[in-house]
Amino acid sequence: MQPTLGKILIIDDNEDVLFSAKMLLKKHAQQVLIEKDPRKIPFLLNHDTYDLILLDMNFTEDISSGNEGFFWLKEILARDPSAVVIMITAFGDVEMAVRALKEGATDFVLKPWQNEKLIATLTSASRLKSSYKEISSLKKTNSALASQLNQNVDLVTGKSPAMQQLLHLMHRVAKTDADVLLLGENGTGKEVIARALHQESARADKVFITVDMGAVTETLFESELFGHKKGAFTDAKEDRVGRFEMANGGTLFLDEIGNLSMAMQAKLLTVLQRREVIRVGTGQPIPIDVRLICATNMPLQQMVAQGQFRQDLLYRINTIELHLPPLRNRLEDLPLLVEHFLQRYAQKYKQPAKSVSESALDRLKRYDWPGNIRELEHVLERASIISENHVLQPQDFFFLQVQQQALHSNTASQTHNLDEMEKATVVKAMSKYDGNISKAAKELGLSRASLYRRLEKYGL
Ligand SMILES: Nc1ncnc2c1ncn2[C@@H]1O[C@H](COP(=O)(O)OP(=O)(O)OP(=O)(O)O)[C@@H](O)[C@H]1O
Repeated sequence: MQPTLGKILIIDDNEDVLFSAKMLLKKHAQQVLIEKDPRKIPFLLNHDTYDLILLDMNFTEDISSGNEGFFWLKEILARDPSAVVIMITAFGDVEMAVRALKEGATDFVLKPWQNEKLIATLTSASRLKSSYKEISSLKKTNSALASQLNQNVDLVTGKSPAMQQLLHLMHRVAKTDADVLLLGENGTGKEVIARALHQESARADKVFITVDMGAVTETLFESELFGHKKGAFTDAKEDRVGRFEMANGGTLFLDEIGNLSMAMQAKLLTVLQRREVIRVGTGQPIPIDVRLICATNMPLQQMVAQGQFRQDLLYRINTIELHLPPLRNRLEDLPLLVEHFLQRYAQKYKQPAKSVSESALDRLKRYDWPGNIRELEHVLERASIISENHVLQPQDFFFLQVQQQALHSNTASQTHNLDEMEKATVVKAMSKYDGNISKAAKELGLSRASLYRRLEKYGL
């Protein structure tokens, strides 16, 4: 038989007990250590770890107060709060055994024990120990992942009045735990600001979980956000933790909140009001403590007036509204952003950092930037790769709008080259929806991520 009980330490001043326990348990455990003198406990714990500890309640013969047992139980738990201690008590000491459980013992066995019963008690205690270990390692992984996820805020601010005002408000709001709604065009940096808010908050060492509401389908909405129980519906092969639960203690970022159907809005509102979720297929409410940050490029007030967005949901999520300025309204920040991104691409492509000439900067300033900072990144990345100039010139930049204009007047639709046709279709969809990624992706039958990949592929 495979030993399942790990390493066991038995402490009892009765040598017969130690001997018979060792004989029985050595078949089931990886290792059994015995000790007659409880004063050795600190030494033993300092020098090794044990999966299970069997501890006698009454050490001195004829004294049955159990005080010494309680004393050593406390000592063990003080050194290792996750220790699994099973008390050995004499028949008739059930009250003391109950007190021991209250003080942190995992279980107790009565002397003289029945062998099967002792093994059964130790087996379930051992399982408990494994789950303690698993929980503790998951907690460590969780906090390591949280700090990894939180690392990458690369916020370039600049001195423009629009940005200064935003940052001032952001710093004030970050610490408050208030729910925040971020409004602004595509690519203005809503997600970057959401991450910065999280990092400045008291929840910074907890997770930041993002959900792209534009990509969540009506059918999977509840399962994705609230989780489900195995078997709750045909495809529910395993239990699933929803995004709200994942974000518990941390920040939940709901991007593209304006894309939710009325039915999904109602479900979301209920959860936000009750501050608890119920996994699909269970009736069990789970309390939720998240800081909520929502974002959209859609005019929510206008959508409320047109009956497309619930007013009560808007009031629930917009305790604080932050407006992100479009790039064309903060052109003062352009040189700083350009320098930042050129350095980033120099590192990425392992080349000396490029700079821009006065006239090139002037050209960048005269452009409208419908795709905002995301578009600026792409324009600069493309120029960094393609241009051989160390100092970039106006002709090194290609812009989406200029291509759109060309598209309207030209021959792209005549081509039979598949890539050209795909590129033209993508540009057309982006132009139709004023650069709104979610809408363009929907029209094209793509996910947002696939559309981003194509925009990148064609340098759009
Ligand atoms: N202040 C900033 N500093 C550095 N990079 C930025 C800044 N703002 C935005 N970016 C970059 O621009 C790109 C778009 O930013 P982000 O995804 O935050 O925008 P968004 O407004 O959430 O866009 P969408 O509405 O399309 O989801 C990202 O690659 C991001 O790193």
